[in-house]
Amino acid sequence: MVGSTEGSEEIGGEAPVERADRKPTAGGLAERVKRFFAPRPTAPEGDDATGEAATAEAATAGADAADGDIAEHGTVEDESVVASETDEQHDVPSVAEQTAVTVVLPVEPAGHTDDEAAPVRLDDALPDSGTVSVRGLTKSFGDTHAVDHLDLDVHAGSFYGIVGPNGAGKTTTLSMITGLLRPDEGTVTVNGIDVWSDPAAAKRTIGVLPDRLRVFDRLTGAQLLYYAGMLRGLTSGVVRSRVDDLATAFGLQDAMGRLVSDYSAGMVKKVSLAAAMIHSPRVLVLDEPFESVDPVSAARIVEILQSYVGNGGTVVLSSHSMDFIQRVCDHVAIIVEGQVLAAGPVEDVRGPVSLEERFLELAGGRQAAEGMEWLHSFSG
Ligand SMILES: Nc1ncnc2c1ncn2[C@@H]1O[C@H](COP(=O)(O)OP(=O)(O)OP(=O)(O)O)[C@@H](O)[C@H]1O
Repeated sequence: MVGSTEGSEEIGGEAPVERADRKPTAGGLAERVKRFFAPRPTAPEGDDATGEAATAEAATAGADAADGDIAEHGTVEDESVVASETDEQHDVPSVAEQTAVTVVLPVEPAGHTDDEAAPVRLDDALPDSGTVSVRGLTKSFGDTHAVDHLDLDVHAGSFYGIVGPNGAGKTTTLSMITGLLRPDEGTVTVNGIDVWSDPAAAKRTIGVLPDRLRVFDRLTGAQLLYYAGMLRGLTSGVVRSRVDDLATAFGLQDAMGRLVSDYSAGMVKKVSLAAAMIHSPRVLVLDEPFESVDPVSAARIVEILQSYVGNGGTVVLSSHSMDFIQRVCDHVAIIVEGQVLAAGPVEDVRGPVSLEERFLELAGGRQAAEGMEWLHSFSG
């Protein structure tokens, strides 16, 4: 019964078949996305589920999740990972405690019944600190200096791309920015909150798509999104409506009743991205959001993110696609060997050449494939 389709109809809203005829049109999608991210009125007390009732439902979902084999996903990487804080401080179901699984989302306190999930306003941020401000961030793994005194400033309303070669330190940096990995040195503030002094408060304002996804994949897509919304303290009614909107926006309507473990890699990415957005955070931090995602879905996601930024949200993402960064992002940082070699508006960073050329220049240029002549011997 763990994560069954039957369960999804109780926990995740409507049966998927009822959504099948609601495929978005281009204009319709933009409008729905705009509505989704627009400020909403406070939900009245005693909405169709109180915070307690909603939490109880989340507990059911959590118990179902814990009842399966999700423990196989691994252990919490860092003591600061959100799951343990969630259970301790906000009295939501202790899935992580029972299963030692990393919850991929920062949390909103349970019992927070407002439709507006993130209490921090953009104008609460220090005017000169930016929405995300990183100073001297450093992390080593043994002898590997993954991030080396890195500075970064991302201002509100930016669509900020981070690029760098494999192993440059992008994921390590984003993990420290989102409170998932403790730095050796340095500071990170998000919306004016010091992430490592007050991680719970900072995480409430952030939506995260981590690189190494660990999701509760014995839940259906609908259950996973519902659970993510419950963890954020949204009411049951709000979550149901947002799950529906997100399923439509990400083209996952027909998959909502299926186990996430049966999803393709791209579908897992999309449902995880939807989970990162469900509480309408002020900042979205996305590690390679387009990896494994098909071009049609990628275009749809870009549209969603552009609308989000257009309505005042901030996106920080890593990508290996120079074309994407050049086309969509307004700012970019090139990270090499744990340090920022260039950062600023895309036009300034690339100068008279393409971003790809600039990147190759900074990241070591084109190297001839010397010593590989054996590959052309075609001995087999
Ligand atoms: N948990 C870890 N233990 C040991 N080394 C690690 C760990 N995480 C990252 N590293 C190392 O830190 C360096 C930076 O890794 P990171 O994943 O941040 O790079 P990246 O820029 O995201 O790379 P990619 O583009 O390939 O995803 C690499 O040398 C990597 O091997």
